[in-house]
Amino acid sequence: MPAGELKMTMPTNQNTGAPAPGGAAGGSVVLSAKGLTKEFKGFVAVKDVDLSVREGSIHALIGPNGAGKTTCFNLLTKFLQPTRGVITYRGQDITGLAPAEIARLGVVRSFQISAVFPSLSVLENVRIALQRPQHLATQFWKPETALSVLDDRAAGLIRSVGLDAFINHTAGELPYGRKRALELAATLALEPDVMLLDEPMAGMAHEDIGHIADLIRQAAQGRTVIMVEHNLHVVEDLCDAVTVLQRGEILAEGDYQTVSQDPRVREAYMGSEHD
Ligand SMILES: Nc1ncnc2c1ncn2[C@@H]1O[C@H](COP(=O)(O)OP(=O)(O)OP(=O)(O)O)[C@@H](O)[C@H]1O
Repeated sequence: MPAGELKMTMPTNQNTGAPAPGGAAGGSVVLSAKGLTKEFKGFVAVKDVDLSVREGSIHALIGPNGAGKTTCFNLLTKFLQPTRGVITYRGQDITGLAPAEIARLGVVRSFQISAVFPSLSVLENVRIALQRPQHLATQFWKPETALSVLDDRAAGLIRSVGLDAFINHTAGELPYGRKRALELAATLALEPDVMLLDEPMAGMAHEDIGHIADLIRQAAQGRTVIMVEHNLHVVEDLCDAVTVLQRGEILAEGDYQTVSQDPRVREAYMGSEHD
């Protein structure tokens, strides 16, 4: 959506129906970055970013193309190591940890198609997620009854993302939107405390967007969500807090209404097609 079309309506928190920003903004900081910087051979893609993500919020990272959103996201999920800066999760310095280590702590990244095994069924995919090391690896060695407990849990997760009718379908055969719902179920199986979503609506057909937004809203209950998202309608609808990046630096922060009215944000989006 071009800058001139940044909407100015007050978003509501769909979980509660109440005005969005107040509640989450009052929560304690669960994930934070201080002075986060990433240089690629001298090019500064992310520069001195200070970020505070509040408990229970859905926090969006937005900005025009090349702003540094993906780099920032990869730093927070530890897929990239920062050149400088510190990342803290619940007071613990996680800057030097690997993605699998932060996942064990409860900081889990989702929406990577590769995370789903295409030749396995929906049920098998979710069951594998439930058996991951940070979880229940020992269940492999337990009697059949323990595995059926896993099946029950897997079925519950599959139901929660609306995939009951597809439970025995091969993941690779699922339509794109359903695959993303499966990824969400597999991620939820890890019981994330902080869930990081990389452009959850990317490639999504228009009619699927509302459905996935509903699933994210539902999945966000009782946890914190950080998402990079290009679709500003989705950001307005879902997110309590928004950080706007431009050329690697924070340009503005606040609820959607505040940042969408900020002249600097409008200018930054000028000429960028963000739909
Ligand atoms: N591995 C890399 N090596 C060199 N430059 C990089 C690398 N990754 C990103 N960049 C540069 O860093 C800047 C920020 O890129 P990034 O992908 O983080 O932006 P973005 O906001 O996610 O953009 P988009 O909305 O287009 O996905 C860009 O100028 C990009 O070319």
